[in-house]
Amino acid sequence: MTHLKIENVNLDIKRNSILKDINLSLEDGKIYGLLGRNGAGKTTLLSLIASFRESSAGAVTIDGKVPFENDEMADEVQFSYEYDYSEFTETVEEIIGDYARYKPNYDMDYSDKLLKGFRIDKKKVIGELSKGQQAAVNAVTGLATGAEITIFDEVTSGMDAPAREYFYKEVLSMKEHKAGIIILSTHIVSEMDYLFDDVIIIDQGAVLLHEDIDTLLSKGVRVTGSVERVNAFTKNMTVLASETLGPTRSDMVLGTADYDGDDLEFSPIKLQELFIHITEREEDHE
Ligand SMILES: Nc1ncnc2c1ncn2[C@@H]1O[C@H](COP(=O)(O)OP(=O)(O)OP(=O)(O)O)[C@@H](O)[C@H]1O
Repeated sequence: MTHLKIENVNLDIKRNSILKDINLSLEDGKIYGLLGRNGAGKTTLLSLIASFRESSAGAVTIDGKVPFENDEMADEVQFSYEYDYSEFTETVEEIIGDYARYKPNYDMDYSDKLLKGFRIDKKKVIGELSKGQQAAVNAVTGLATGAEITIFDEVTSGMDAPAREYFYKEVLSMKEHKAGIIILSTHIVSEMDYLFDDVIIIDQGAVLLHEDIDTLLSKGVRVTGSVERVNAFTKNMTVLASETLGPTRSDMVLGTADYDGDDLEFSPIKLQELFIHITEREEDHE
């Protein structure tokens, strides 16, 4: 059972505090959605987990051991991120072959199946593939590596909708067939929310929340009805967002649908809506 712990982690770059007192505990068998606005610190945090860099303070441990500069643990974390292959003259097959040589658990049969699924011709020069096709190659190596902790940082960027759907399906299948920790960092929240077991939101270098998705979504509700009825119902509640269309009003509130009448409609809120409103700042409205 893999257990990733991040304890009191800080990271300073050129005297700027990029990550601030991060504490997280991630467990086997779950898909984590890592969300945050541009520049929040997601990639920086993931690069610490992948031992691409060292924290300024605090500790990242996997099953109690520090992976940074620990050769024996080099295969435990797979970090897939957007990569520009445009200068590469090797074929897809050669690039994957080179990659797999350093990954003892790489599943080449599965990798070939994934390439077919993404409609990538492995005999093609990788630098001549489109951006979305290059992204698919990254997704393939991430899925086929067989690491204890697999991180996908915005890997679907550039993929078309069918390719993204195929990727999501394979991520779910990876969770079902292999224990491990999967972390998906994405801005396409509305498309990927159904994949997440837990959601972690980073804001300005700090963890804003870490919760399982059902608990998180149960904290809010959308209330729709006449302007007067909705106003009366949500008067003492925290209203995250509000829309009025003619005589109808719809408020997104923190709270539950505790009401017997039939003049109000209650619907669940979506992760994307919640994410937008909890990471909103006053200057966004200036
Ligand atoms: N090498 C660096 N030198 C200076 N600042 C850096 C460096 N790398 C990252 N930063 C800063 O750290 C902060 C977090 O960057 P990071 O790339 O982790 O954000 P992110 O959440 O992944 O953003 P995005 O969603 O836009 O990819 C940003 O303010 C960025 O400017």
